[in-house]
Amino acid sequence: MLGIWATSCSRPPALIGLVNRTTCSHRTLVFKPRTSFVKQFQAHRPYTTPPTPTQISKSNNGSILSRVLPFRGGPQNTSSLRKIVALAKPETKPLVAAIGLLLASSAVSMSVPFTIGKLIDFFSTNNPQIPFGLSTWEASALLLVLFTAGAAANAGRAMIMRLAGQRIVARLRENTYSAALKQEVEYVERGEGDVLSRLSVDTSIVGESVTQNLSDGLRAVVMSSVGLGAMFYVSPTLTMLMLAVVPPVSLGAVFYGRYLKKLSNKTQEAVGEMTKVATESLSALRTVQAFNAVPQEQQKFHDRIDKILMLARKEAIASGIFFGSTGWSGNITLLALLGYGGTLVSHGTISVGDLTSLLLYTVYVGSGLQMLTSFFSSIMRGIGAGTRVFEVIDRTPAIPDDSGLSVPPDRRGVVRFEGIYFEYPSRKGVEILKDFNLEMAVGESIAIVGESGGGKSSIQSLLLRYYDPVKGKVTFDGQDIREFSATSWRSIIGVVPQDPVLFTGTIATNIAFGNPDATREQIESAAREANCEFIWGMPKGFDTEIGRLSLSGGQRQRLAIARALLKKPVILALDEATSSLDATSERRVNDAIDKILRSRQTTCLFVAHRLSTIARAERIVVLEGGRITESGTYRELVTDEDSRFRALMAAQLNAAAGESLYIERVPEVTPTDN
Ligand SMILES: Nc1ncnc2c1ncn2[C@@H]1O[C@H](COP(=O)(O)OP(=O)(O)OP(=O)(O)O)[C@@H](O)[C@H]1O
Repeated sequence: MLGIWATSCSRPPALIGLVNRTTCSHRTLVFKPRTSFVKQFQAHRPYTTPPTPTQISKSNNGSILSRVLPFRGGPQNTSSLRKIVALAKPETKPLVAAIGLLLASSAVSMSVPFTIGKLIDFFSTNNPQIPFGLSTWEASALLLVLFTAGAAANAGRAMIMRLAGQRIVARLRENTYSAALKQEVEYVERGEGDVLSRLSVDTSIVGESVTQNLSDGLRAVVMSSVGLGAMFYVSPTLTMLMLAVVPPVSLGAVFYGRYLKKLSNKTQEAVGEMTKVATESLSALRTVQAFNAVPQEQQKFHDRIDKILMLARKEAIASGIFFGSTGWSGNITLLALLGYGGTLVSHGTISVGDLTSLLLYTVYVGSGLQMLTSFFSSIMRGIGAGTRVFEVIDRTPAIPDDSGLSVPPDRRGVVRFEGIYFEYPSRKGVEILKDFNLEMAVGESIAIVGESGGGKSSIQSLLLRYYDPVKGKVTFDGQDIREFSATSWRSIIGVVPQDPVLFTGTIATNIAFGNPDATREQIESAAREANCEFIWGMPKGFDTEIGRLSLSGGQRQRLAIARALLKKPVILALDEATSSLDATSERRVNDAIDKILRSRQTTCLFVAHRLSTIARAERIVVLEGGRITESGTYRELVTDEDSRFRALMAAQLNAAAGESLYIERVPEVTPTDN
């Protein structure tokens, strides 16, 4: 009998028309008929800390069994399911309405076999009797009305479910996105594409599993149980004969289900990998094209696609075998039913109409069970996807952004790096900073110099709390900055990154990024301060639409300075602000920096290579071996023949002979000279 659902996919159109919705999607089929749905979730997994799907596939520790077992409950599955169900809560009313419509449409479709059986008996008897004394036309009209109502109920159910599903997906996406934005940068940067795939693909799967599949599942339960009841009513003997095929097919379905769950988790991970590769290449398309790396990137993408295809192939083979065998057993069962049923008809035990009804109900029950298997497999898929989505939503960021004290906006104070030891979480054991100490007085400007890769930008990352030190602390006015909420702490810092990022929007919205309440006056004043005179030359001025890269490097940096200044920051962190500029742009950027320094309102921490920038700072510190080895004014360090600073600068000048120009020019513009 179970095979009939496979048969049902190729059944004649007339028969398909009798079933409201044919579900021939073999891809997701799985069936666990002997274990109730609830029990499966309540059963406990043998391990205490359940791994995520990613961990399951990557772990070498978990037994093969624990990796393959798809659906044995377990805290993680159970809690994922609970969360998925909780997501549907705001949709209770539409879902209840949809279930009502579902029951109505199922009742109509379940009456079809019975009606057909009666019609056959009616037409094959000598003295046809229609119940309630109806004429043939009246009976036909009644059936037409009934079928139309059933179809309308089914259409209503489908619409309501789809809309509810979309609303759930929308909520889930918003929650995932908000949670992702609050994570520490390391988490998102390392798995950027993966987060995107969770945001798009996994959320859809979860949404589907709570609405569409729930609806199909309920329909399946109604179809199978009512169908079976009707079959028992028509002929208990034939029904028992049909049920004989259930145990072997169920066993196959259990193994198939487990295998499918494993494949499904792997496929979702592979899709995540594919998204990651595509995101990385597409966001760096200029570099990809400049290095003629298109074929290389295509190959990378192809490898990921290959992996997905390989998994799909395995799934196709498994489903082919499963559906082939269940289809075969279904057909054999039908034959047996026909053979044995035929003898019962010839002995007059049942009528031809009863046998027809019974066969049709068999098809219904088969379809119902097929939908049930799809339902279980989709729920498992939903749980897998849900686990990945909730992993982001429920993740506590290593650096929470909203818990902690607020920094009063006008508070100024000394910034101290005290005994800092730091290593990147992704590169444990590689110490970037070792006993790093630095004190920055209020309004002081400090330039950090040192060899490339020495850890200069890492100091700024610690200041901005993208990371926390492994040992030691950064304090502001004597207070550990970890006591402040990250949001509040970052609100007093202005940042000019090495490669400023613009967002799609106008120049004004870009300057006011993170500061949406800024007035046009404030925006213009910040732009003026940052020497962004180019904006006034643009046809639409501050309302000019820009994209990610639609300004020159120098313009972007000055715009970034304006953005930072608009915050009226207490601390300003500039990273290689003039590293990629020509002499004219560099002078404009440096002029902007001078204005900030002259105000002595802001404590500035520069990371710089160029002498013209470095020399503007009141103090220069040399970073070597993860700690400060020298500190002094530009004049002090440059005049000390043995200073490391001199050696570093000399090496740089040798590397770029033209830079000597700056050495001569620099002293004229140092703050002490102004
Ligand atoms: N996100 C990261 N994860 C792991 N290692 C990192 C990360 N960022 C930087 N590093 C490593 O930390 C070290 C210090 O990097 P950092 O960017 O702080 O150096 P830097 O002095 O600013 O270099 P440059 O002058 O070339 O910009 C380098 O060895 C770098 O490879």
